[in-house]
Amino acid sequence: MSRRTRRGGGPPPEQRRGPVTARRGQVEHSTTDQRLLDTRSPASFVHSDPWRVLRIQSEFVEGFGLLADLPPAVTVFGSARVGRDEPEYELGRRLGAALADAGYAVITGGGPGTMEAVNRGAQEAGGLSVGLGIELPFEQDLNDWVDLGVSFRYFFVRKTMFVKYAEAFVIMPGGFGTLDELFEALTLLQTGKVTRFPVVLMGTAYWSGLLEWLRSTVLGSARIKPGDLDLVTMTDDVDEAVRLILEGTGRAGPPAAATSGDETTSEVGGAAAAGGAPS
Ligand SMILES: CC(C)=CCNc1ncnc2c1ncn2[C@@H]1O[C@H](COP(=O)(O)O)[C@@H](O)[C@H]1O
Repeated sequence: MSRRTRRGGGPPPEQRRGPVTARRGQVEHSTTDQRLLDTRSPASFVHSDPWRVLRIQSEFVEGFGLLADLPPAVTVFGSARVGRDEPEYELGRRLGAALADAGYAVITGGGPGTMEAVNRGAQEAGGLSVGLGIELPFEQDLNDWVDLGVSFRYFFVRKTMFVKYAEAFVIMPGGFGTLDELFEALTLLQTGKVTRFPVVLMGTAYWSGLLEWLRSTVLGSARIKPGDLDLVTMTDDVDEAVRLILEGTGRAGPPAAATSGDETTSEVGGAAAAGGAPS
């Protein structure tokens, strides 16, 4: 900030603040630093939308910063309400292991149930196990088998990460959260926002009814076009799911292995093992 004052008949008082020129009554008598450091303003601004935009931005920056170096990854969705003694938990565990064996890092929502099973399978098979958690109204920790985790305040920021850092989705049986994730993926594919992105439904008994309804009612009343139903494939077999992903992404062979922090060669896993995030 520079300031000139009028002497006699000279120029009017003037102040430069960066690109701004202020004259006469617009001249401020404190510096920007003084106003930042000397005053305490009411804290209510942290609940205003402009401030929220900064918080949203910082979630994107944190997420992009942490995940940018992730090796080829597959995101798996599924119910938060599956118990450890249920067959579906075992299926999730086997799927996590099969994806890790194929060289993929595995991303989940970092929560309990199927998410935990998939992280657990990947982690136990020596793969890179990633959890993108979400702040919920009740206490919610990342499950114990997440080796690299970020927790988000905003669902929509987290959903961007699921798509941006994976090359395929596997959708296991689930409720509203899982259905939301399935239909978001299908909408992104249908509208060409993502391409070459396999979506595999695990569990024919669970998903057949939905696919049949999509065919008879939704396609039947021309609300989608016939090819739209080809955007998704259904199987019960974890090896088949991995094969569909490798083929659907155009990979001739498996991706370069994504290993966990213990024996990792990847920067992301190394940062996780060291307890820090790449900057
Ligand atoms: C026991 C309970 C409700 C825990 C909630 N804890 C959660 N933690 C992390 N992600 C979640 C959670 N609930 C829902 N989600 C998101 O929604 C999906 C599961 O929702 P749902 O159970 O199908 O509808 C997951 O793939 C995940 O991305």
